[in-house]
Amino acid sequence: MPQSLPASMDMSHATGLAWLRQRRLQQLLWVLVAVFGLVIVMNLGFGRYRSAGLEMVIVLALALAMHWNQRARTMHAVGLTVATLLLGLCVLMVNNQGLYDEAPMAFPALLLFAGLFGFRRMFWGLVCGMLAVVALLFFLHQAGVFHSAPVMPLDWRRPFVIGLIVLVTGLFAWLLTSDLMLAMRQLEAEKRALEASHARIEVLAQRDSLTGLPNRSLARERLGFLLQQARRSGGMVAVMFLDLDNFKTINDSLGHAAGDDLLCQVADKLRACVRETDTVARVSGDEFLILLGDLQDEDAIVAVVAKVTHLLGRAFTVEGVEVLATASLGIAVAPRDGEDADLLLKNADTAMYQSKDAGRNTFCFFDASMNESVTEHLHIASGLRSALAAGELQLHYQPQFDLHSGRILGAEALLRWHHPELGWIPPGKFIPIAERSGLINELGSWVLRQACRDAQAWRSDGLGELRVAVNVSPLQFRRDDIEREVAQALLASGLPATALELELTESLLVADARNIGEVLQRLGAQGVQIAIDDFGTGYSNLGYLRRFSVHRLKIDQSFVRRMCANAHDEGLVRAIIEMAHCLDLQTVAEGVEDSQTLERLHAFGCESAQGYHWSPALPADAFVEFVRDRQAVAG
Ligand SMILES: Nc1nc2c(ncn2[C@@H]2O[C@@H]3COP(=O)(O)O[C@H]4[C@@H](O)[C@H](n5cnc6c(=O)[nH]c(N)nc65)O[C@@H]4COP(=O)(O)O[C@H]3[C@H]2O)c(=O)[nH]1
Repeated sequence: MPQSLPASMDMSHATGLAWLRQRRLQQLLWVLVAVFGLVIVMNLGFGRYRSAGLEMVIVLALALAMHWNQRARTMHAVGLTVATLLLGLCVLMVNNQGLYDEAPMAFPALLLFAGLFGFRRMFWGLVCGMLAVVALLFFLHQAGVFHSAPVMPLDWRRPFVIGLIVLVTGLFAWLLTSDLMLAMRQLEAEKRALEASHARIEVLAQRDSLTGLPNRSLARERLGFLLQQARRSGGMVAVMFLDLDNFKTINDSLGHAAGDDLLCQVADKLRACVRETDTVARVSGDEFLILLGDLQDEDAIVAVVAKVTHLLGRAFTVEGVEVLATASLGIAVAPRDGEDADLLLKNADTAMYQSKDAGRNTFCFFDASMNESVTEHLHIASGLRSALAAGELQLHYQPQFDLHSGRILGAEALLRWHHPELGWIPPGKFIPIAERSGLINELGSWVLRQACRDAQAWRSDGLGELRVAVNVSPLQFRRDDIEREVAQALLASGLPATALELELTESLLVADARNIGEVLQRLGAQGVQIAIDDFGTGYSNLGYLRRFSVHRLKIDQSFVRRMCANAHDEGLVRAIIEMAHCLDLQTVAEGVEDSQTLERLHAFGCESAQGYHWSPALPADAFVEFVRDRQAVAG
């Protein structure tokens, strides 16, 4: 009976088909043996011994064919069966009623058999053989040599034999069509599987597997299409390059699963910012692309930028921790900034780096002058590598004051770089480049060692027990050996740990919730002071202040500088000071530029401050002079 191939059999498609043919042939040979057996019994019963003898020979030949088939000599078995049956049928015809005999009715079944199991030449040979036999018998009949005549009386044997022939033919036809149907179903299933795997390959090739967003290649293709459309309609196309500001910190500290979760949340938010017809793509780790087509003016671009910055400005909850994932955006607009997809992508990328340099969490439209800034960026990156060895880096010190006594408490160490061609380069420009290139670790270690050496020298020179505050980049702090570096810098300089303050950013503490607490605890236990720099600029969740052992908050200069002119900023500064006191923390105000601000800070209870009101950051020897002068005046 027709059936599918055994699922358990581990066989190739070709082996499976051969197995099916062999099995089918065996089944049909059994059927033929049974049919001829019946006919033999019938003929013996009617005393037709000659016919019965012939049929026995046929059965013997079929048995041999079965034997060969079992030994996998299928073609031999098929050839023997076809020859035996054709010969047998011919002899039966000659023996009985010639062309009136029922034997030729079995010809179609024999043809089906040969078509199913034989090969082309065998099939057509059989057709020719059958036609030749029919023609020969006809001519012999005409010539009077052999007489074909319906000599047998019509009794039950005739319909019985005809019935048997019909049954065998029907069985052949049914098996053939069933096998064909099975093969077609298998082909259909294979076609569907092939289509599905093609679709999967296409998705893999064109989609980002994490977020499901289009990847760079699909985005580029779509950009090409949008540009073509814009050329025809005269509209504009905007390419926005978006890079998350703080992703590496979050990914490294909360783990990759959290990083993935954040990326998916960001992808969802970005999708919500644009129309169905616009494209949001993820082009690499934390870089996304937004393509806006069919624009008539730049207002639509600004509206999308506003939406993006608004949505990303809200905190994300990742693994129960609230983190900020602000982004820097660069925008290039076609046709103004180029009409070629690659050029627009490059220009949007350049504009994005400009946003990063401008302090992050902002956006920039591409401007041709930015290409110069890219060149400068590369110049700085290459120069920074040799700057340390060439002695081009220096530490300047900005004094910090006790607001109650007016005494100098110490200084903040601020890095300065005098480039041989570009002159003084502000740290806001080269620190981000050092962070991106990994050089920050080397620079940071040098700053730490140099600041400790200078601070110890002040003590040795009799300037008093001044402390030094050192900025530590989040990347530098996340290295495993920050504690060892601090310990070595203190040991090498002889500076007491209590005279060293590390200034950390809020972002580090918010994102690095996991092991940072223990590191701060151990540093604190040695006596090292911890201050949070630029406090108030980023994070709404201040829970980390209770978790970590922090000593001071440095109120960001943007609030301090405006506090006399802006009631909101004044309120904020006051609130920060009060909150710090509630948490047993001290405050340092940055950016004090006038006495009015100083008085208000004093009135609010702020403990210490620094700013141009007293002095900018000074070279080390000028700082020593400054302290001596102040101490001489104070008597
Ligand atoms: N308008 C105004 N500005 C004032 C006033 N008083 C101080 N400043 C400036 O404000 C910045 C304060 O440093 P910061 O917030 O730690 O911000 C620093 C710090 O984040 C980073 N930086 C500087 N040195 C280092 C360093 O050695 N390591 C690391 N990781 N970062 C550093 O560069 C940033 C910028 O440093 P600077 O350009 O030196 O700029 C300094 C300082 O010169 C004032 O009254 N008014």
